[in-house]
Amino acid sequence: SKLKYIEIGGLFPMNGTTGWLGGQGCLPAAMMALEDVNNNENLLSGYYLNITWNNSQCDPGLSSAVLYDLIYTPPNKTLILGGCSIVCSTIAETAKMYNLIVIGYGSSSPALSDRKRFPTFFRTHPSATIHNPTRVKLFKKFKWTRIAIIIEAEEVFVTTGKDLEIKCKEADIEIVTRVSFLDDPTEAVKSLARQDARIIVAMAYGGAARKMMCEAYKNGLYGKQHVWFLIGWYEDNWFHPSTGINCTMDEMMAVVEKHFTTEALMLNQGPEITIAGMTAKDWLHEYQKQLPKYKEWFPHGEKPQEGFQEAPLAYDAIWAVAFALNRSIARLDELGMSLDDFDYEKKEITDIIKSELQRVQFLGVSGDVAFNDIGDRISWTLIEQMINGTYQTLGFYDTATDNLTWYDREQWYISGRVPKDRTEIVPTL
Ligand SMILES: CC1(C)CO[C@@H](CC(=O)O)CN1
Repeated sequence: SKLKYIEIGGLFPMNGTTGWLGGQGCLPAAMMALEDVNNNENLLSGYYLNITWNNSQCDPGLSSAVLYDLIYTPPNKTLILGGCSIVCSTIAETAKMYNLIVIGYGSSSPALSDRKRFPTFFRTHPSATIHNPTRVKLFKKFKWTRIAIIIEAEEVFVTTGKDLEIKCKEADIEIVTRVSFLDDPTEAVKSLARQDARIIVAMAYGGAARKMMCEAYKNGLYGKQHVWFLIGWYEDNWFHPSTGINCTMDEMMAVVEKHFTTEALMLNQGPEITIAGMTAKDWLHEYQKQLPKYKEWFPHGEKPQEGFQEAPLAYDAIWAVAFALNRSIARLDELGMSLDDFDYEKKEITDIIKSELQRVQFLGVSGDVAFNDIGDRISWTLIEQMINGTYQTLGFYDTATDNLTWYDREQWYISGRVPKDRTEIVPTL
């Protein structure tokens, strides 16, 4: 029997000059998921799930044009997949006018949690605020109640920093100072030193973090009396000196030694069989094996990246859509309707798909896939420490259940001596 098509739209940042170009890793993963979904006879039987995608270049202007093209070029799209935060906020604001749901597979901005602005937005990529309950959990574990914050002045870090301050206040943890910088961190780092900051949370992109840590070296903000919390998703050698960094490799190695990192966990760690019919680690091998076959899709011959950790989020996004549409078809059937009736006007169809997305729950390759009541991804975080120049896994944290899995591997300059969060006032006899 002839299969009926369900069309979804997709924007993937494949190349371009700014922002995150994770489309190179996420498009192949989404295609793998489409193949798996369409080969699964228990799901969407009688239907073929198809995607029409275009390159967003992580550019909001281009993405608006791409979105309109997807909307006004038949057949009607049932929903849209989006990547970069800046693209998702642009298209999700517009998409709601067309009763279109947007699923973000690569969007970390806390601003996207605003259900008033983005009532039809869901994401399999956790918000950057996912770091904060983990940070507070560790502050409590090491009995630090005096914290400093330094931020690169980018929207995602400003909003995440505000959320961290709220979480710290709720936990009776004092923010002794919060400083930010646009491009040159010199003054901000000097201010940390003046305030005798000891436990420092830094939010910045990798390049700015490199400059910031070199300044930290020059101000002596490292060693046995200081602990830095950095972001865990930088490229591997982010701290190696480059042009414009006036610190040597040894100085950079000294200043980053023993720092902590937090990041959202994007690959299931356990031996469980995931929705892909294999463990997440086996899926990753399969994914990397399949990457080369997608190379003809890259507009200017870029080669499919192996390094995008977000690929599982795109794979799972397609499965989340498939489960939600599968249940929606059954409910629409009872109403004598079908997905084919969707014409950007029928809000009742969108509401059904939205309520089914809200209920999605499965073990994806990125871990348990479920959305909270504002469409945000619930996920674990990974905690690492730089020990002798390489990152070691210290543990994992599940915010939802306040469950910290800890391996007791953390190391301090004076073994066994956790650094203090302030100068010890030793009472004079
Ligand atoms: C972890 C990271 C690198 C955060 O930025 C995301 C891109 C974005 O939020 O625009 C992709 N994933």
